[in-house]
Amino acid sequence: MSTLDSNEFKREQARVDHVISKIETQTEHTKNLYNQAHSETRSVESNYSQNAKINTFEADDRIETNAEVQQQKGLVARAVENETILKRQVATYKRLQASPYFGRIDIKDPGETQAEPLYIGTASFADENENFLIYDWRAPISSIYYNGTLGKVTYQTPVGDMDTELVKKRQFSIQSGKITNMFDTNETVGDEILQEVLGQQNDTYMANIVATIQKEQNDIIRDTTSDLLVVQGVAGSGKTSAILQRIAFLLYHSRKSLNADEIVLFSPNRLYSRYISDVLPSLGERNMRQITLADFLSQRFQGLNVQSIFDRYEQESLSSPVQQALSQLLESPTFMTAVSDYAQKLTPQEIQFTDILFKEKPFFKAAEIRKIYADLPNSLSLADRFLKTKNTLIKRLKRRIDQEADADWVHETIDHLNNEAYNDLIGKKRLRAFESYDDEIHYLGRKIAAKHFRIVYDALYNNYFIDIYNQYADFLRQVSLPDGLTNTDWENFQSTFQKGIEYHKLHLLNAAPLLFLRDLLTGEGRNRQIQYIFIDEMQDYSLAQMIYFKHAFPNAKFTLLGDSEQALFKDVEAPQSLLNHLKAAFNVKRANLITLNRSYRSTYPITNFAKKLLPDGDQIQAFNREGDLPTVIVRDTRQTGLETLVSLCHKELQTYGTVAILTRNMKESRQIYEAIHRSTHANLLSDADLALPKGVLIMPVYLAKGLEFDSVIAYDISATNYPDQRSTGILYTMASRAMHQLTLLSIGAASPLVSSVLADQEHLVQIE
Ligand SMILES: Nc1ncnc2c1ncn2[C@@H]1O[C@H](COP(=O)(O)OP(=O)(O)OP(=O)(O)O)[C@@H](O)[C@H]1O
Repeated sequence: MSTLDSNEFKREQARVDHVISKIETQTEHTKNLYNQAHSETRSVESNYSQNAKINTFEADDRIETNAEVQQQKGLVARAVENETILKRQVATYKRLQASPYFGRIDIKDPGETQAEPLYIGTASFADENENFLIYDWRAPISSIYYNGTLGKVTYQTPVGDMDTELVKKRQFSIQSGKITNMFDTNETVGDEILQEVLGQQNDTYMANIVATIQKEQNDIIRDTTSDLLVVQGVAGSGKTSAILQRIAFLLYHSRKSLNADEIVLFSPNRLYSRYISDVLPSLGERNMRQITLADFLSQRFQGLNVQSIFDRYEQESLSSPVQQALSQLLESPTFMTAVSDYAQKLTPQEIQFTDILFKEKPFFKAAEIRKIYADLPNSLSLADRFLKTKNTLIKRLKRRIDQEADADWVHETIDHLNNEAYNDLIGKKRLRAFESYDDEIHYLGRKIAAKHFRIVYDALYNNYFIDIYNQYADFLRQVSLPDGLTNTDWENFQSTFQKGIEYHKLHLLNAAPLLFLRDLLTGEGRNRQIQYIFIDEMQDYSLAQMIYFKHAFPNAKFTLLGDSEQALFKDVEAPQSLLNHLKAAFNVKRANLITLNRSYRSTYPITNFAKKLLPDGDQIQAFNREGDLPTVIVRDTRQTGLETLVSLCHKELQTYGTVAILTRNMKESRQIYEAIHRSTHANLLSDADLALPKGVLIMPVYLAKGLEFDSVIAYDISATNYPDQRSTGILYTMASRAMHQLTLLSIGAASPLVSSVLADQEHLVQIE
């Protein structure tokens, strides 16, 4: 890396000034276009609403009006689209004006004598003669900036691989139009600028990393071929960053065929969803859809309270051998296969059809439903057979509605309708559209009868004619047990399931197999529109859940990212074996595994300490950024511990914007909050929170997943809280949330996991 002379600096600054002035001119021009487009949209819209109003009273005019309305609608949509594009362009220019680019590559194509400089920024920008003054970081040629060291390089384009020679690579920091830092480098992206970026304080929400993407991260971002991309990356290695830049990349590359709504990211919690929500807009892209597992499951189990990962963690963070054996069984792919085998073999007699009730009496009896099902050919798939049964039931209901339409009570109801209610019931469209009065009365009668039986229709629509919980209970009864589970354990588990259902509760372990069984029987629950699924913190999901996702999103490509060392419940799994398991579970051909071992978030001393907590932490490479050693403080009583905590908060706040106190569970967080919030203005965060304030934040460790803070205080890392190696993942997660400062506070003797680091490697921490 070389520092550049002042002439070179001036030349580059002059170019920055030139580009910015071009952007300014272009911004003005685009703003004018935008204003024009805006008034055009307004006028088309007002035209549309007038046109839509006219002529709908006379039946003959309806068809013509309809065509006209469609045409107007099209005009409005196009005008709005045009306006949106211009608005987005203005926003892009605004971004570029402050910092037009961050990189420059000089390339010499074969046969050329002179190298050509190309500048790379967050979006492309061309002058009036179509000269590209800035290339988008996602353009094919830009990959050289991230991948290549100087010399011969190859890059991929839509028309095949291209060769060129990279003769110079330069990095810039540009703020408010001024170059603040500038380096030539031979490396992928040099450490100097990265040091600067990482040394800054956390500004609450995550920022994009496009200026400093590292080579392995770039491989994740630009992978367009894998059906299953698995990333095992140590804490702070940029997994979450890679997801977001990857989404921006995919959106750019498939502009025509991929839309942000067709991408779903499973987030570990809602705070995280907010934490990352600025990254894509900062790159000029719309955010993908985000959902937490808890929200996904509660949408699919309306009316049931499904245990969340957090509830589960609170309830069984130190789980018993039986609980572990149960998890192993229910979370395994074999369990899901067992569900599928069970469903395929079900005879009509075995399916748990149930009466559909109307006014507490059977409207359709289970036996009638079963007969419909049994009379359908065996050769039909489960789902088709179910659908045909449902359609037959709906047909029978309609017949019943038809009969009921002429019942005396219905006629009486019609007689009592006032004019307004009468007209409302017929609806504007059909007013005066009937051939005879009898037809009109029959039509009204059907509407009244349909309303009367609505509850039956809803029950059919929602598939309530199968008791899916009984069906699942039946499945559980015939499961063959692995070693480690006795019949009594299993019976207890089954009766807990049954009792849970009575109280509208469902254990998380049952969620995936139960949904799978329901979908297999009903053929519902699949979303074929989604093209990409991303799962962050995948170590907190079971293989059974992953298999369900694959089933629920059959056309999606999957990107799974995680760190098995940060698992809340599971043992660490070697990356290759994880990939093999996932590949088998997903049943895909093109699977790719990328491992990230370099950790960027924390200072060198913090990462060094955190990795020593792990039995196999040696693979983790700490990024070389200076900082204080982590501090371990032991206090004898809770009272003195809390006093220390308060003074620590005050001290840390003098230097840092955010200080997070991480605890083992919510109860502990609440207790601390009660004790210190008056003197520290601390905020207690829960899963319901959607924003991250600055200052002192108190939260249980599982809510801090995926997040980072300037200074972290791990509260009460005592042997009582973290007695043995089952807590390794949790302590490691806590320590690795810290960017600049880490303090571990213990009430009474520290956890043996921490003490053993101190015993061997005292130089890694400061003891107070
Ligand atoms: N190439 C990079 N350039 C600049 N900053 C980076 C880069 N890679 C990662 N970082 C920074 O490192 C920190 C950690 O990144 P990120 O949260 O994406 O890691 P992670 O692997 O998801 O972490 P964890 O598993 O611990 O939650 C973030 O502040 C991110 O901005």
